[in-house]
Amino acid sequence: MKEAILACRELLALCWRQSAGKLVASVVLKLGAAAALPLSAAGLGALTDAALAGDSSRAAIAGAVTACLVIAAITMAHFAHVFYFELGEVNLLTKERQLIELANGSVGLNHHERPEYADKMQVLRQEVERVGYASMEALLSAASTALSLIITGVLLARLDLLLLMLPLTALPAVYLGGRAQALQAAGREAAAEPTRRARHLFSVATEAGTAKEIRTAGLANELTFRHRTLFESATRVMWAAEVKAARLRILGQLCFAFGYVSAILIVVSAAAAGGPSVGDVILVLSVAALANYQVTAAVALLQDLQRVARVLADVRWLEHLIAPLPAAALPAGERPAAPQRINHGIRLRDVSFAYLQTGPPALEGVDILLPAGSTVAVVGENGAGKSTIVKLLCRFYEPTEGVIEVDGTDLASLSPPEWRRRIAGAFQDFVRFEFIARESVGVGDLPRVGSDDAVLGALRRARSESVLNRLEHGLGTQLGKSYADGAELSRGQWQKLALGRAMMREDPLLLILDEPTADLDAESEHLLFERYAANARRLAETSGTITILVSHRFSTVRMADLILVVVDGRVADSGSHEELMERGGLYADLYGLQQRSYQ
Ligand SMILES: Nc1ncnc2c1ncn2[C@@H]1O[C@H](COP(=O)(O)OP(=O)(O)OP(=O)(O)O)[C@@H](O)[C@H]1O
Repeated sequence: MKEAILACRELLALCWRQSAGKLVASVVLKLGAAAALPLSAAGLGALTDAALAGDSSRAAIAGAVTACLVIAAITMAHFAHVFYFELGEVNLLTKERQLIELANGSVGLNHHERPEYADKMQVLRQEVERVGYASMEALLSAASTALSLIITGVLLARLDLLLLMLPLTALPAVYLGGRAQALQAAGREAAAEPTRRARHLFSVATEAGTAKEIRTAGLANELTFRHRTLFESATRVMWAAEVKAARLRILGQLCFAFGYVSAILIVVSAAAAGGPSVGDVILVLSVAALANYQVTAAVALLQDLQRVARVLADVRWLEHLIAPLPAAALPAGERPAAPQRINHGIRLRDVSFAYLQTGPPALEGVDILLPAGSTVAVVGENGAGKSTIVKLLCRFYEPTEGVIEVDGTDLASLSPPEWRRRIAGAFQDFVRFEFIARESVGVGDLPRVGSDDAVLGALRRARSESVLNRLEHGLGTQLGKSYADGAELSRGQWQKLALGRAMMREDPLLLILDEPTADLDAESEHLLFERYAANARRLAETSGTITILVSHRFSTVRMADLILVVVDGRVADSGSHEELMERGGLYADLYGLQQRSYQ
């Protein structure tokens, strides 16, 4: 209940900020409609008494007033809808924007590792729509139902104070309805994990990109089985919660039904004893039926409000979870800006890192200098820790131990957004932005997103111009399946656009190439890196740019100035290709192995 009240306050404050006028108009119209309905029952009673007394003019007035009240009850609610519909949509937009900001606005990515974050996000993705139009409907209907109940109470109390008990018999229904709602919410949360996993399997099993592997491995039945098992386990949890909730609701409604029958018996027996008039009996019959509707509506509305309240509470929970890294808390003016150029290099001093505090370390005691202007290749087996080094350099995570210094300045003390503005990167798991081709590349450097020259230059540096030949309207072609006329690209073509995006920033301090060419053949990758290397040499002179290349292809890796050999989270060896070959360690073994396999 407290949560629902807090939610109402938050919704009203949101709407007030958007448009106080629309909020006031919605409230006035909705309350007007709510008052008109029970008053029309009183009008009906008066009309009956006047007609039975043969007073035609009083009957005519009562009839006209009743008709006006009924028309007002029907129409005012519709007009209110026009005003609050828009308020609700903007509320939804505000909350969705807040969720996007929460998912992406934090300095680091730590929250993505936490299962409770994934569970809350899963629930929020399904439930956030409740903050839209439905929340306004619930909020205003709750207010109007409350007013309607009060008027009903006054009309009943006029006849017999005992009749006031009628709305009170609704209280168990309201209370039990709230309990039922909490049970359902707990059920949804408990079912979130299997639901999320089932959805993942569903998308894996239905996406075009996965079809080949699923067929060759004969996985269709296995995926269907696993999907069904997960879904059934989620449904079992939900079903148990639904059954318990339904029992509570039925109990509540039975309490009210008892009150309703009692109220009618009281009035009819009093009328039989010469008490209330026939009009009064009609009034009670109408408002008692209305009270039944009002109570049912109130229970449903309270449930709706509680669901909205839960969404808002979950958003607040996320806000607390995604606490910024310490440096982000410093006022902008007190943070050292990212340097204009790197003169000496980036030093990792005894850096260790674990994704989860209790988990095994992904990096341990990494101590290495990445010299200014150099191209550094990082090699190692799957899971060795190569991408983790990259993530720490980008400040997606903070080292658990040790420090990363840029020309002697602790990276943690630099402004993260400013540091990121000086990074350009292409990653193995690149994004397919379904924008116009120009923008899909141009967003790599937002200030120049619309510049054809900048985009074409970036595509040239990424050796990706050929993608344009396949696009009907060149840079102006809409990309992606979300649009009826959108051009769909192959994975490799999407990857080339992502490479172009990485090349948009012309003077980064750090150029990250984390297996961005996994879908290209070895020769294409080699040619591409020759072009990168030329670009890197130019950047090295102007900005001292350090290029970090993660790759499993030794023919490319050998071009780097410095090669780091990562084994189980440690830098086991480092040096140039020639030095490492001469030492004859793991690198030489792996290089020899790959050379032989290509012969
Ligand atoms: N987001 C994450 N949460 C928890 N553990 C992670 C996460 N990402 C990576 N790890 C773990 O950290 C270790 C290092 O992973 P990393 O991605 O750095 O390896 P990699 O050398 O880049 O591997 P690959 O060549 O397969 O890309 C692995 O044991 C991996 O399981």
